Amino acid sequence: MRRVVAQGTFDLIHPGHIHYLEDAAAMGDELHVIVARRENVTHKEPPVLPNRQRRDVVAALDAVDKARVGHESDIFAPIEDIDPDVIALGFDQHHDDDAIEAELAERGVDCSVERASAREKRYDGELLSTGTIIDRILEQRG
Ligand SMILES: Cc1cc2nc3c(=O)[nH]c(=O)nc-3n(C[C@H](O)[C@H](O)[C@H](O)COP(=O)(O)O)c2cc1C
Ligand SMILES: Nc1ncnc2c1ncn2[C@@H]1O[C@H](COP(=O)(O)OP(=O)(O)OP(=O)(O)O)[C@@H](O)[C@H]1O
Repeated sequence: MRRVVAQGTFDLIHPGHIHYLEDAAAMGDELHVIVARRENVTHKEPPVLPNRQRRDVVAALDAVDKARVGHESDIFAPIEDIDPDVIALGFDQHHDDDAIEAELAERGVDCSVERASAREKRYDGELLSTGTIIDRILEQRG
């Protein structure tokens, strides 16, 4: 049983998220998803939807076996608990692959770090990021 971990904010689900999670699921047999806590999303606008709602929507997706809200302060605590074979980073995630691998080795987790691919637009007007969906809402309803 190869366990894979994917993670992210997953505010307002769109086809880019589905692509990422399907790509990650294809790297193993069981996909676990860690949903970032609102207070830990500091590199962009924090999510609109609450932690538990984002987790519940992700957990309902076909590609996902289990989803959980992440740890408050130690992002490697859920990883130690899940003990995955692969961590699948998103194509545009700012995390440093080498730094993650070093921390995994330090904690004795035998796990590789891979990058998922990007989904490109399939038709005009397709919105493939939460940020662009929110911009569209503000344009049309703001
Ligand atoms: C291996 C790994 C484990 C993570 N675990 C947690 C966690 O337990 N709690 C949390 O709040 N964020 C966690 N994160 C961080 C969030 O997923 C991070 O904010 C993420 O990059 C969300 O940004 P994005 O949606 O823009 O990709 C983890 C990230 C990585 C790479
Ligand atoms: N178009 C896409 N193709 C492939 N993966 C994607 C795409 N959009 C998002 N992802 C992946 O989904 C995961 C969660 O992303 P996140 O929730 O930050 O979504 P986002 O829509 O990119 O958000 P924002 O617009 O706020 O940056 C990340 O790993 C990210 O790489």
